[in-house]
Amino acid sequence: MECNWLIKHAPITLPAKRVSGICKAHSRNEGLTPNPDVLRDLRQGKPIFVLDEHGRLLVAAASLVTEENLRDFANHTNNNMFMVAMRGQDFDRLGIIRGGWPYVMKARPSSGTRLGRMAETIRALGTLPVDRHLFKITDEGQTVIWSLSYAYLGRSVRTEERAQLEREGDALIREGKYCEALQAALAILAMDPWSVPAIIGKAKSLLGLGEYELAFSTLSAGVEITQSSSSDMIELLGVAEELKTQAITGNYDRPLLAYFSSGAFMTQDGSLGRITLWPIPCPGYNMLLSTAGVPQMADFFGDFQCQASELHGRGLFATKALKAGDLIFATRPLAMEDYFNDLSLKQDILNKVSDLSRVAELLHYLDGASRSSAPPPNSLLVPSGDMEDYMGDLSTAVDPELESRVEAVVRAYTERGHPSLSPRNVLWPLLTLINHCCVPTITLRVVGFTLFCRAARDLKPGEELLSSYGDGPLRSRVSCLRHLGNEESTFDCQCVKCTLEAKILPQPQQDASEINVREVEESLRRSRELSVENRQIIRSAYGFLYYKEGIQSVLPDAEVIMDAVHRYANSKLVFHSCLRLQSQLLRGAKNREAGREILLKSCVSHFGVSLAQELVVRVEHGAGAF
Ligand SMILES: C[S@@+](CC[C@H](N)C(=O)[O-])C[C@H]1O[C@@H](n2cnc3c(N)ncnc32)[C@H](O)[C@@H]1O
Repeated sequence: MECNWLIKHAPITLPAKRVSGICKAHSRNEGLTPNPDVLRDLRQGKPIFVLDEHGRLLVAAASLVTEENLRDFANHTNNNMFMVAMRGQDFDRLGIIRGGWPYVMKARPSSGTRLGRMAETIRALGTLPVDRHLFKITDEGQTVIWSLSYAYLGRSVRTEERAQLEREGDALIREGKYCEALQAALAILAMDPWSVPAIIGKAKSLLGLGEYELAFSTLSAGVEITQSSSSDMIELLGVAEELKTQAITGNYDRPLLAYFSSGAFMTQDGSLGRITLWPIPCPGYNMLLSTAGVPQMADFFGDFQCQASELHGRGLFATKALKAGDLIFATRPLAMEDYFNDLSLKQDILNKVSDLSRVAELLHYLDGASRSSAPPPNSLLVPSGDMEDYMGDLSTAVDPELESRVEAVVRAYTERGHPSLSPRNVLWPLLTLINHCCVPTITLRVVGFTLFCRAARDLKPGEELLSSYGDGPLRSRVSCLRHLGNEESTFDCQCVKCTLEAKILPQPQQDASEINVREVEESLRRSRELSVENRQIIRSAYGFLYYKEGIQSVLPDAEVIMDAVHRYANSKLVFHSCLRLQSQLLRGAKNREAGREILLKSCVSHFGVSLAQELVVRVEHGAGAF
């Protein structure tokens, strides 16, 4: 019969006979096979402790423990644990121990033996704090201090309390209260560090908090120390590994491909595909968020920073040269309205603020009312990796000052936000730092709940990340900017597109619906001095008209128009309205190569290179639709 030596990586078979005179085979576990490794460790004078699966000490090869090691051990462990280990009868309460627990330490204080002296020393040290270190014998036979984060040392397992905490933890994770869920998981682990549900709960909470690395190491250690074949834990380990990789590399090809394969890409009305869509109850706003079917995706923060902008207040800027389609960041919402559970955006923010001190700090910087020009420190934009940050402020009460700041953020977001970019009931903090330009430098897309920001074209280091708050011709853009909220946030855009359009189109105030493609082309013909690029910039504003009126009838070539739309109006709406046309064009293109190139460029700036290639192939072969 094998005895699992829990502090080793692999199970080790213990000898059934007495070892070095201090360990005795338990009567119920007669006949164990001697294991040369263990004997060697013992004979070489290594201190050896065997733990049961609850972290309790079962065996100490005490005659081999030096005084120094003992003090160290005593400093890092707890008196009770040691005494429990010495009381054979207590083991009966411990329940099943993986593979058996054949050795019980025999020691009588004051017996004069080395073991007796050890027991006395421990007693003399009094009650020691429970801590996190135990000796471990490595595979090479060396003694090291093993750090057990939340080892249970000698306390009884409170089954009822644990079960209650497990239920609470599950509910908190479902509600997205990861900080509190983490607390619940840690409380269970303090009782029983080998609790598989608690390890899973802790890992899920950490994943929710964006601490992918920590979640991964929690699960890897969990799988190892529990030697559990729990499929949930192993599956979650795979997820954590993938999220950790995403957060480091920014490669989302796998989940994005799954998203397209699910049919979500074909749908705008929620009726197609197998994705459940969450309609945003906001008039005139048609953004749909997926609530199911989209694999979990990590936050990623690439080469950008927040700094003062010449356009207004703070903005986000590239810190390195970027290629079109490079991912700049991917971010999940800080808070969102739960339409189905009657939870407002403000309440969700407040729920999170009350237990997540860093969020409160971040909100302070996002406070729309103060519009401070001081950029938030970058550390606030990315998870710090330091658990203390999350555990810092656990007060549940929300102070009135904080509440009013939250109020200001919600107002800034819902009233002065830019609905063409963001739904009014989801808060992606980074989005609130992006300034406007009618010729955007980035693309923004939401998949699942994750907002992806990519370079719309090649960017130089230091270029500002700009998105277009409004689409269409000058008039509709101006009106969009005038209706951002209160007067304070209204501004006139001075970009090249606005300037050119105001100059060459005879009636820039004219309603967009009254203009047709021929008039735009006519104006362009009249303005002989315009460069090719400037013509394209103007056309890009009317992309939807070219689309609506049937681009084939228009000169110059449809491909040229689509290229203009792609390069100078790279917004989500334009993307959607034009891609279908581009795919039609591709099939019937005069110049198929050029058509493919334009479609590819459009897709690259929204989805990155490898996924865009895949999408274009699908479109060309009729296997995908926009
Ligand atoms: C989402 S915030 C952008 C971040 C803002 N600069 C800050 O410091 O908080 C949107 C507000 O920034 C200002 N803004 C954005 N783009 C601008 C531009 N091109 N020119 C002037 N003001 C702009 C407007 O007041 C707008 O309501």
